[in-house]
Parts: sequence; C-alpha cells; structure tokens
Amino acid sequence: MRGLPGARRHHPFRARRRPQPSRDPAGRQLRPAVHLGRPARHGHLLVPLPPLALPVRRVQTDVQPRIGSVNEKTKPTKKKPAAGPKPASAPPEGKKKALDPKQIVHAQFLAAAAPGSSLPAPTMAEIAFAGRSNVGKSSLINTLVERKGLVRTGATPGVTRQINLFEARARDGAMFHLIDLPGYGYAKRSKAERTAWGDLIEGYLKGRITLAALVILVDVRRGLEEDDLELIQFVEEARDVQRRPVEIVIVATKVDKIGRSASRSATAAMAKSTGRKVINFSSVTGEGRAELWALLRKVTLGTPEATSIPKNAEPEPS
Ligand SMILES: Nc1nc2c(ncn2[C@@H]2O[C@H](COP(=O)(O)OP(=O)(O)OP(=O)(O)O)[C@@H](O)[C@H]2O)c(=O)[nH]1
Ligand SMILES: [Mg+2]
Repeated sequence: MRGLPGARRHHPFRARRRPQPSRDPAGRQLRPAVHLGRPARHGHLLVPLPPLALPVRRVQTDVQPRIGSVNEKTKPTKKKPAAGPKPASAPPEGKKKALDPKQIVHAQFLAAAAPGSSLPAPTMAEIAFAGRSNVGKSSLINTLVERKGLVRTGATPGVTRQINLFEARARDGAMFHLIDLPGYGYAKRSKAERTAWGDLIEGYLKGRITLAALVILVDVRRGLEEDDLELIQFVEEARDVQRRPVEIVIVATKVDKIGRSASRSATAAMAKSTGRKVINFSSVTGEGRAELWALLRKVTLGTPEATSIPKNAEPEPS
C-alpha cells in the first residue's frame, strides 16, 4: 500500500530506528556485535554486553606554554584547581572520619560530686583526669570527645570545683565514663577547702571499683612537680588491693606553647623520672589526641572485666 493520506514518508536524513535489543537466556541485555576494522557481516551476531571498563584519563593542567606561544600583553591569571573528581587514592577527609569506629558519637554530662556528696554507683570503665589547676584537664576531655563545650574551661585556675562524670559512646558501641577532677595546687583556696577536696579526690582514687585509668596532666613548660609525683605515688600505693589496678598515663599538655625540640626534651625528662611513657598533647592543635584515645581505649577495653563490675563488688564509700 502506498501513500496513505497523512502518512509520513521516509526521509533520508531521519535516523533509522535501531533494532530492539534482546536478552540472552541468563536475562542479560544483548546488542549487536561491534566489528572493528572489518565491515559487519550480513545478519548481526548477538553477544552479551561487556562491563564498561574505560581507561581513566587525567588531564594535565600544569603544562607550561611553549616560549613564543603566549601573548605577552595578557595578564597572568590565577591558576584554578583542576576540575573533575579527586583520584580514588585520596578519599575526602570527612568520609574517612565518619567511618572511624573509635570516634565518639555521643557525649553527655551525667553527675557531679562535691565534698559531702558522692557519685552515682559505678556502672562501667572509668577514665579520670587529674593535674594541677589550669593545666588543661577539662579542655583535654573536650578535645578527646570532639565537643567544644561539653566541659567548662577557663583561663583562671580553679574552674572545676567538683568531680564531674561524663558519659561517652564510640561509634563501635564502646562506652566510657570520663571523670574530670578538680585541680590541685591552687593556692587561693582555704586550707579547709583544700582538705575537703583532697579527701574527696583521694576517696575516689582509692576506692572506685571501675576506675581503669588515671591520666595525669603536666604542663610541658613546668614539668613534673612535687604534687604530681605525690599523686603518682599515692595511686600506686594507696589503691585498695581489692580494687582493680589503675593504669597511670602521663600527658604533657600545652605543647603548642613551646617548640617541638623543647617539648621533646621536656617529655623525655618526665619519662625518665617516672619510668613511664609520656604523651605530648595540645588541645589547640589536637596533637596527641588520636594516640591518647587509642591508648585509653586499649587500657579500658583490653580486659573483659574492664567494662563490667566484678561480682564481689562492694558498695561505694560515700
Ligand atoms: N595553648 C593551650 N592552651 C590550653 C591547652 N589546654 C588548655 N588550655 C587553656 O588553659 C586554660 C585552662 O584550661 P582548663 O581546661 O580549664 O584547665 P583545667 O585543668 O580544667 O583547670 P581547673 O578546672 O581550674 O583545674 C584555658 O584557658 C584553656 O584554653 C593547650 O593544649 N594549649
Ligand atoms: Mg577544669
């Protein structure tokens, strides 16, 4: 039949409809075989589609123009960063961080104890932070949990005036209790106040069942002082023998305030006098954060009893 009224006539420039693809017995899509260099044979052979594997080409953007090929009147323009996706070997920083199983994903204040009151009964592994007033204990906790304002900090000594208990949960589900202790060595307190706080801190360090690690912070510029050495000795000797042993971790703080070589020799001296490893730390730059957190996790989660209360646990001294 030819020339029905209104019927479109074939136009030589209109693309012909391609043959409909069909599928192989496994359900994969088929398309006509591609012949390179040779003319296609009459009647196409149907083959499965190969996976798309194109070689990735990077465009070189920093090629220097050849001498004489630039118009000298043209002002040099700022070089723009190369467009396009980043190479697969450098995933975006945020993505890497989001997948870190050790990252703290939840942190909150739980309770406080002042002289005359006590903390709630212990329920999980605890890490306590001690040191002179203003050494940077509260700032270090904020840095560890990556929260700016979880713990109150201040430029003048004596900011933390009670034992503060915080709860932290890592992405992998590990839970910790972090204990911010009031600082010692602050001369402006009355003798009675110092005695009361001393008793409170001593009672905590001596008898807390779940205390797994005590981080002692020392200002890298001052080095270990008598108070710090006394505290180390106190924990080593006075810890109730029925309680679990406490791992003492020494941290040199504010290392951003002095040069690298000065901080290295200061921490080497501290390590020598205590026979312990000393971690360099800065809440300003974040130096030492990952190392300290990895160590504290290992100490608190390393043994099965670290996250549970022993069956023969006694009630807390108040
Ligand atoms: N440059 C520098 N400053 C720090 C660092 N850590 C803390 N600070 C500052 O030192 C001051 C005291 O910090 P805090 O974290 O409140 O110290 P603290 O030991 O909790 O003090 P108390 O609660 O009074 O015992 C604040 O002004 C902080 O900003 C650090 O690593 N580098
Ligand atoms: Mg504080």
